Amino acid sequence: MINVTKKLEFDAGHRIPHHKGKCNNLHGHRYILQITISGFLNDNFGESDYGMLIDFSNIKNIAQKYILDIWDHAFLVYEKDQLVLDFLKSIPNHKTVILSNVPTVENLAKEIYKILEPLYEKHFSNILFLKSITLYETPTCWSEYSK
Ligand SMILES: Nc1nc2c(c(=O)[nH]1)N=C([C@H](O)[C@H](O)COP(=O)(O)OP(=O)(O)OP(=O)(O)O)CN2
Ligand SMILES: [Zn+2]
Repeated sequence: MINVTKKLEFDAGHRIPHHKGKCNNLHGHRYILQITISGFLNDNFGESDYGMLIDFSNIKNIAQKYILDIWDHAFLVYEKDQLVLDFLKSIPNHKTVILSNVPTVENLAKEIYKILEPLYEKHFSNILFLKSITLYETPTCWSEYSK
């Protein structure tokens, strides 16, 4: 088995309601998302991805469509954060992602894993699998989720 990791970045706003410190405020991050895929090398000589686990562009295209296009420059809001939900709804066409858990970096990493795992599984026909999602919220704060 071998792993490859693709790194992508997106910007999003959030807040942690009930947090007793500064994270209770509306603020944003440039999130760094690392997607690690595990499996075996393609040993079919002459194929485009010969010698690769998977072409990095294939990892990116799925994450781009199902995470980045939706989450980038959006506000990530907890479904029970009614004050902020009402505010966001009052802004015409605001890009908002409503989450069933508070948008801590742990919950976001888990949510991304939940979204991407079945997509990679389908696309790569069970030969490869999503090993982990690592999400950096700041250069010194991150969470890694794996099953
Ligand atoms: N376990 C968690 N702790 C914190 C989370 C989180 O998601 N999970 N989130 C926050 C804040 O939202 C913020 O993203 C982090 O702020 P902060 O601790 O200030 O991070 P910095 O890298 O800016 O910290 P330095 O002060 O520069 O070390 C808080 N906690
Ligand atoms: Zn934050």
